[in-house]
Amino acid sequence: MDAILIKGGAELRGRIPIAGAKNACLTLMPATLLSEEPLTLTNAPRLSDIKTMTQLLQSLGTEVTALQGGKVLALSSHDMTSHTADYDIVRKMRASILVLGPMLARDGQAVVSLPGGCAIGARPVDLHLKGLEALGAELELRDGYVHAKAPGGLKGGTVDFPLVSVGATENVLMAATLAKGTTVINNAAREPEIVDLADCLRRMGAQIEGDGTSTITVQGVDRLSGATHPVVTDRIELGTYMLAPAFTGGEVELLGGRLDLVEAFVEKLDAAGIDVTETDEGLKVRRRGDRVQAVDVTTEPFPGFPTDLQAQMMALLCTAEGTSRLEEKIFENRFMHAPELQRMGAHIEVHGGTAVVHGVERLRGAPVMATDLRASVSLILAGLAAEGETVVRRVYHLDRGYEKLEEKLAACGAQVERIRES
Ligand SMILES: CC(=O)N[C@H]1[C@@H](OP(=O)(O)OP(=O)(O)OC[C@H]2O[C@@H](n3ccc(=O)[nH]c3=O)[C@H](O)[C@@H]2O)O[C@H](CO)[C@@H](O)[C@@H]1O
Ligand SMILES: C=C(OP(=O)(O)O)C(=O)O
Repeated sequence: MDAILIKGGAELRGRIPIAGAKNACLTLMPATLLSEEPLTLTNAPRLSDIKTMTQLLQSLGTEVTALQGGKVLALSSHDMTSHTADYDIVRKMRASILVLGPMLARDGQAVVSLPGGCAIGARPVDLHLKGLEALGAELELRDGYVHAKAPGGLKGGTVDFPLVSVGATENVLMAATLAKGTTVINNAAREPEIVDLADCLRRMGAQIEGDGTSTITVQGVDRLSGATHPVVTDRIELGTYMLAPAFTGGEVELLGGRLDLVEAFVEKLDAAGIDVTETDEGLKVRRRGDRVQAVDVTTEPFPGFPTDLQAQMMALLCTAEGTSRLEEKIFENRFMHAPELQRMGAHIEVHGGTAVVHGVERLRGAPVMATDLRASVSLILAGLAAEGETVVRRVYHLDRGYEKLEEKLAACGAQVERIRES
């Protein structure tokens, strides 16, 4: 099995290109199901999650052609041969639930396996289902599958989400584009990936207003056409690499980085003693002093501090001067990186959804392993600053969300390589 070996201590200097967003691409791909005409996505990231979504769409009859080494995805859902998203694919990736709304809107039928819980929390899909019911879908849960029907087609309605959900907002937004009449989504998610999806749907002919705010209004249309759409920059990959020089010293430029994608994160970096400046090609980051300062962080829906950067920020704060408090408000079990960081010499106390991190002067390399995507990258970042060697195992988590991570870091001087262990 692959592992990542890091020899800590090297200062980082150089430029890192940021890819298209995994979480945007995973919702843009199912949007192809809304139209019989081709959808082309440019700036797609090369990741295992994208391969999983490709397999899922292919199992429904979508033709998917990867061009330019996978940077461009040409999708055609002209002929759908199945309306069943099978457990064997859905269990690999929760975002599979995003085919439900589009299939239902297009053909009035869909059978989708329930995704089940995962390492970071239970992650139910009740809000997806309630949202689609508000558009007239008839749903039945049987044998671990959602059996959905809308015999006369979906009808516009008002959806009041009791809490902010990115995925539920995406599912309902896609479904509403082909529903009869007007849909209003209240307490909608405001993430840049939602705005990117709405932009793509508008290119396909959808009538959508208010994306990026808490109220999205959709006027249903009879059909959507084909389109070409560039996937928005990955703000989580961006934030992850912005942290690298904060761990090691040096200066790194993130090509394609945009401040508006990471404002709340940059505020915390500033408080921790990290400078971020805009350049012609992106963002440049460097640490002001020898050590970062402790800061308190609470994760929130966008525009708040993203939960998908919490693990990486915790790893940084392990070496800060002072004590930091991190509150995880989105997922109930997203501190699995804490015990692994402790194996590297970190001093962390976890009480429910709060972690108290007492900064230490230096981490020490160790064999570690992680149970989810962002936890694994937090251990790699920690390894960059640690004394000695760190081996991060279960790299398949990492490959879900970071393309060419070793190459990107090594190009800036990091000593990091992929190794094969028996
Ligand atoms: C593929 C993708 O885009 N994944 C992102 C998406 O996940 P995802 O869309 O799954 O996350 P949600 O925004 O839906 O989850 C937010 C919270 O709502 C809860 N919830 C959600 C749906 C539901 O029907 N019922 C319910 O209770 C969840 O358990 C969680 O506690 O947004 C998360 C929050 O920014 C990110 O961490 C993920 O990286
Ligand atoms: C939690 C994440 O992804 P997913 O929702 O696909 O599990 C993530 O990208 O950090």
